[in-house]
Amino acid sequence: MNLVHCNSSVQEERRSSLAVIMASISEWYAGKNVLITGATGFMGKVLMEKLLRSCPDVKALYILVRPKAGQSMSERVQDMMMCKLFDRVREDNPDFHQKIIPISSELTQPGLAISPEDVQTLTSCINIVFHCAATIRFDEPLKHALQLNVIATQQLLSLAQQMQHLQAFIHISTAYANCNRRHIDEVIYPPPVEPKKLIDSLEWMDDSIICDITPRLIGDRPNTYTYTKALAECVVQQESGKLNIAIIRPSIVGASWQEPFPGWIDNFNGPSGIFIAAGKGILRTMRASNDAVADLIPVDVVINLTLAAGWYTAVHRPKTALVYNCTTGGINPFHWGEIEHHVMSTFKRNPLEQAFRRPNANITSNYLINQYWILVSHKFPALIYDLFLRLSGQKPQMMRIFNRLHKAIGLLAYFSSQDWEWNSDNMNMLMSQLSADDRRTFNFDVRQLNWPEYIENYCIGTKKYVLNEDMSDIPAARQHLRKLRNIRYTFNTVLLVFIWRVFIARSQMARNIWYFVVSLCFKFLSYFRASSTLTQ
Ligand SMILES: CCCCC/C=C\C/C=C\CCCCCCCC(=O)SCCNC(=O)CCNC(=O)[C@H](O)C(C)(C)COP(=O)(O)OP(=O)(O)OC[C@H]1O[C@@H](n2cnc3c(N)ncnc32)[C@H](O)[C@@H]1OP(=O)(O)O
Ligand SMILES: NC(=O)C1=CN([C@@H]2O[C@H](COP(=O)(O)OP(=O)(O)OC[C@H]3O[C@@H](n4cnc5c(N)ncnc54)[C@H](OP(=O)(O)O)[C@@H]3O)[C@@H](O)[C@H]2O)C=CC1
Repeated sequence: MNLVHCNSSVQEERRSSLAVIMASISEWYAGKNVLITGATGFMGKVLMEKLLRSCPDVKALYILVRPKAGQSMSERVQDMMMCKLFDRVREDNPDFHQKIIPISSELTQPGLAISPEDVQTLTSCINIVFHCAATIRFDEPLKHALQLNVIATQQLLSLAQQMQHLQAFIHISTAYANCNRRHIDEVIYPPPVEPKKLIDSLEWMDDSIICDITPRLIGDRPNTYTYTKALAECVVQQESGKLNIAIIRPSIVGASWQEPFPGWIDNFNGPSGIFIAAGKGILRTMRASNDAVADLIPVDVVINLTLAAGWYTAVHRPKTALVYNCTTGGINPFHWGEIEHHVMSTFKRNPLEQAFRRPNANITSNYLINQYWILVSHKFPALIYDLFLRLSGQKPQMMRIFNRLHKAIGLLAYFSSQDWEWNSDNMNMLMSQLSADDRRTFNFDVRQLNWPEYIENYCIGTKKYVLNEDMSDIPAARQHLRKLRNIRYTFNTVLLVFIWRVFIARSQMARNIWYFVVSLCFKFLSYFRASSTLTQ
């Protein structure tokens, strides 16, 4: 009798684990408590939105939030939920905010500054963690980047170790964590330095000493961001213990492709600021290689893959942490030269308001040519415009804007001037594990991505959601571009006449050329006049 009971309970257990494996992704998230760091950021918001919309039975989203810029934690969360990004979720479930539980946390503080009561709540209920928070600034001082990207990850892992019902821990890294390599596999590479040693050393060091040794430490990586993200991956590996871990490595995360609507973007990071600067006619030249692969990846693709990886990690519990390179270059490549073409074409058809000049940006890999155009197309017009502002009693501002732009493009050029090759076997493997329905709901098949259409929606997204410009103002923006074109023609003509006058006054040869050209023009004019009189 006992044996029969035992057999049937084993069968029951097998059946339920089979049911878990067979469950769709949204069924798996049903009833789950999810912890998200970086929920107020670009990717965190899209992650929350997708979970609430496509996994409507998820139990609760616990989000770690800090007060910021004079706003309390609750005010920030209230504001975030009003955001247009959540319109579709709001339509489906007007009470969706009840599922969002903000937890006060400052990730750079000991214990992540989470209260003991909140620690108790989190350790007793969380089923899955998505760690998105990071500083993504390229100019972040090393100590702060280390504090947030590495030490906070370490502390979060230690909190995760105490969670009694945790089934998966998903860490968001970057495809550029190992950008000092040309070919990047889905493995965690040995760190540039033992993270614990660096943490201990930097603890007692003066900020100025750290600043001095930073270039030596980061070595062949371009900034503290990629350096600390590489260290964070190593920490995840070292401190994972028995947790089921996965690491997602997106490349350059851009506007949404399809969900919740095409073109969603809310920041100036990566290429978005560059697109805007080009659309406003401010950016005319940038160092980038026309033929280098632009490894952009839409944010909804990254989030769909992240949620699918969360499900797979929890259900299949791979023996070692799986790394997912989430990139497009190896599957559906597109190049910076093509991006330039489509960005320019979109902004000419759909101009941004109050452009400084007509959009006309070119990328070049040649240092000297770029410097020449910076002088002629950036600095010279900025100087003239600032002079005009000064003369009209206003504060000059254009040179300051250009200095900031030059700092930004200087930091970004590393990524747009060379190629990398990422292996994406795990992304393909994960796709093959999804049911046909899940593949549709959590689509991360970038083979279907139509680049020209995506770039057009991306640019329009920057106009609508970053700059908050209205599409109905496009006729006025076009009129403004026509005005700018006329100003340019007039300016060029005046400049030409001025230059010739200066030369003519000083050089006999210039005078001769000038009289020759003018007499040629007269001859042509009289020829046309004569021929038109004859035909009458
Ligand atoms: C038309 C031709 C186009 C062809 C395209 C060619 C090339 C594409 C170029 C680049 C692509 C490469 C991208 C590589 C990404 C690598 C992938 C990653 O892993 S992700 C992380 C990406 N991180 C970033 O992108 C962060 C980069 N930004 C920074 O590090 C800093 O913002 C900074 C550039 C150093 C500037 O710092 P600063 O202190 O001076 O300014 P703030 O950040 O405080 O911002 C002040 C103000 O300016 C706005 N802002 C920020 N960046 C830009 C920008 N690039 N252009 C315009 N405006 C920008 C910012 O929002 C602030 O506004 P406000 O004061 O209103 O809040
Ligand atoms: N954007 C991109 O192109 C790419 C991003 N990634 C990775 O994706 C992840 C998300 O990036 P993304 O959403 O773009 O970044 P964002 O800068 O938009 O968001 C960062 C998030 O981290 C939070 N955060 C930062 N500092 C603290 C702190 N001290 N305490 C608490 N929270 C903090 C921010 O909160 P707050 O709002 O309070 O500042 C915000 O929610 C990162 O790990 C990044 O490395 C990888 C590849 C490309």
